[in-house]
Amino acid sequence: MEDAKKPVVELEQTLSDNDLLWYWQKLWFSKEQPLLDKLSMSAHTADVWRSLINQIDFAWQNKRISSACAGILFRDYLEKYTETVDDQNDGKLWKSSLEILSDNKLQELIKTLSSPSQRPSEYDLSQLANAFARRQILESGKEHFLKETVFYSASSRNFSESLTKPGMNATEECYHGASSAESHSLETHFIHQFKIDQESASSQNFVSQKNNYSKQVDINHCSEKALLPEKRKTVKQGWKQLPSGIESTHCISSKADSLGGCSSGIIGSLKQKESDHMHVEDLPESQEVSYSFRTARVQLDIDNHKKFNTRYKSKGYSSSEYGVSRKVLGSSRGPASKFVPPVTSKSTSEENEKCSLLQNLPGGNPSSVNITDERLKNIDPKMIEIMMNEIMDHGPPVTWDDIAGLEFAKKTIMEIVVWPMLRPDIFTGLRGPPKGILLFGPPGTGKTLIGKCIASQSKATFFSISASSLTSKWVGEGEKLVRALFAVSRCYQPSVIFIDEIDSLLTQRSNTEHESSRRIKTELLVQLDGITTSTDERLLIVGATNRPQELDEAARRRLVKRLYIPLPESAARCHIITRLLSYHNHSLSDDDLDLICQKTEGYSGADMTNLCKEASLGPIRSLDTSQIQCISPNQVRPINLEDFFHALKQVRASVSDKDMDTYLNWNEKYGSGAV
Ligand SMILES: Nc1ncnc2c1ncn2[C@@H]1O[C@H](COP(=O)(O)OP(=O)(O)OP(=O)(O)O)[C@@H](O)[C@H]1O
Ligand SMILES: [Mg+2]
Repeated sequence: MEDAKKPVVELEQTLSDNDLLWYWQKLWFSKEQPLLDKLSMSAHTADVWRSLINQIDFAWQNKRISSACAGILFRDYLEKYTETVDDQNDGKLWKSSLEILSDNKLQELIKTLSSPSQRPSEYDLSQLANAFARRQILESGKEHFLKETVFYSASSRNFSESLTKPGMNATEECYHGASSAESHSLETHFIHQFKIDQESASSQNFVSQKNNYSKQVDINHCSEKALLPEKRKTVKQGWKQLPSGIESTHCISSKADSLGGCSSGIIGSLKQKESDHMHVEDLPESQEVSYSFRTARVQLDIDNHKKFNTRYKSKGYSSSEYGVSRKVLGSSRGPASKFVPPVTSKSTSEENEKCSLLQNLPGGNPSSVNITDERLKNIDPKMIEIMMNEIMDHGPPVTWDDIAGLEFAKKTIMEIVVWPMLRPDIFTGLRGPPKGILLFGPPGTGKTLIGKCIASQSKATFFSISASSLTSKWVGEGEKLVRALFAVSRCYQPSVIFIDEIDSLLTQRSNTEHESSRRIKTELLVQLDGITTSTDERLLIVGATNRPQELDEAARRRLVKRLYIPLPESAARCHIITRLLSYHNHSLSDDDLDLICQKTEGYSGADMTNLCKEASLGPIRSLDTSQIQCISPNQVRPINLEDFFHALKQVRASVSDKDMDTYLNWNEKYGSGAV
């Protein structure tokens, strides 16, 4: 294995940024312009540019080209892309093929690709180039990338040169032009890596079969067995034995490469089968149906599904984040919604550190964010790490049904948080959701519970930070943490930042306040301003407080939607009792429940929970010690009304009438909507 790996690694080391810069420029300036001119529709041309930008992005993100090199290339090609997008000669708005390439269409194109008689059209190629390039970027892992890049880098120069020689099999030239060692490695890879299972091909599936490639260049020394269980060795036909396969693949590789920088895209996508393969190792046996071709979207869904089954359930990625939402001319016209221009400064170990921090994000998928994001460039990696630990992961998911009463607040939050996250395309312009919400009300009424519910239900990335942790745990570094919090949440859009006890951070300014808390406050206000003024960013701040009157007025203004979370009404109190008692044996009738609800006027949700806890201990208290030791749980008598009467003496309402008046007054003055 060492020997087989050596030449490839050596080859990789000889590649400099200049080589790659040369490659990109040569390939694109000298060869593709004439071809682009032939493309009839600006949509196709734009797709080609977009594909190239994706390729550059990929190379840059994976440190194959320096930031400076990427900067030049991005600038040039973004200009071209923008020009094309702005060119309305077609006389109508067009949709990018990225949005319109359905799974069926993709399958169709793949079928065309494997058919000797049909040649894909330029349009097909531009679509494929995009689909594959995007897929490659979205799905590539580090390990996959190394293989990919070594292969791509080795082959690309020969490949591009071979395009100038008419009639030459560019694919073969690409391999045979390499030194014999690399040629051997690459050729073996080529022959073995992806073979088309004839049966599957007839059902329009690509099948990734045994590949020696992983044996040769796999940096992690994955055992072949791990990659390829015996049972997967189905009847297969080698690539070389499929002339039509070679031909059509050559055709699409060379053409699409010309059109969309797709040689790595296509090959990458094929190689992706291998990486799919590895993904699927994690799935239960029953789900190992992954040999069939998967679109990036399907893969994304699977990844999301897997993520939701991990402990960080609150971390979700909206599909819209990946450009699934429809884009039209004139709106967001970046080649990908997450595209960020490169940093032209140093690409240093500090950056690597940040990357690794992000990659270590529990439940996170580092490939789904720009891990070398410009927005993180000034953020202390230590702060990013601390901030990561603040990501909410408290207990089981909370549903809207778990929150008793509060119908108005729930409805408003659905409108502001959940729906816009699910359908950002509808909630635009005037319908754009507010960027800041304040939940205020007496203690124990469910404000934090609502935060948890938003975390579970909104499918946004959820960051939760308690103001006290900013002010006490990280004395003197609070404002750095605030910056880190906002920077990272920007990278993980759509995101919700929940700040509990926000009053302690944003109290009214005074001369006596401590310097560090003043700095935190200023930073937070600046960040809130940034969010409220930006129309593109999908960030939401949810603050919770039981002392709204102490909030700084600048903060109050920024938290535009201020929702009063009142004490639960009788029906809500009843809901809380029945929900909690449903886990226990009890003998309460509806009348008993009504009676308890009457007697608990003024109790908060937390008081009700405490009351039920206290009452549930009644049956246990009626036992003596010897009974407690030997009694089985189902022999414990049911909780009854009497237990509640006892509990009512122990648990009193915690909110005073005076406090209630303060809340009601504040709500009247600054609150949003009726209670
Ligand atoms: N509306 C509600 N429905 C169901 N349970 C509730 C409700 N309100 C409060 N509770 C119960 O009370 C507990 C405390 O609620 P929560 O922490 O959300 O209150 P809070 O409003 O954040 O209080 P504080 O202002 O003191 O932070 C919850 O864990 C839950 O068990
Ligand atoms: Mg709370």
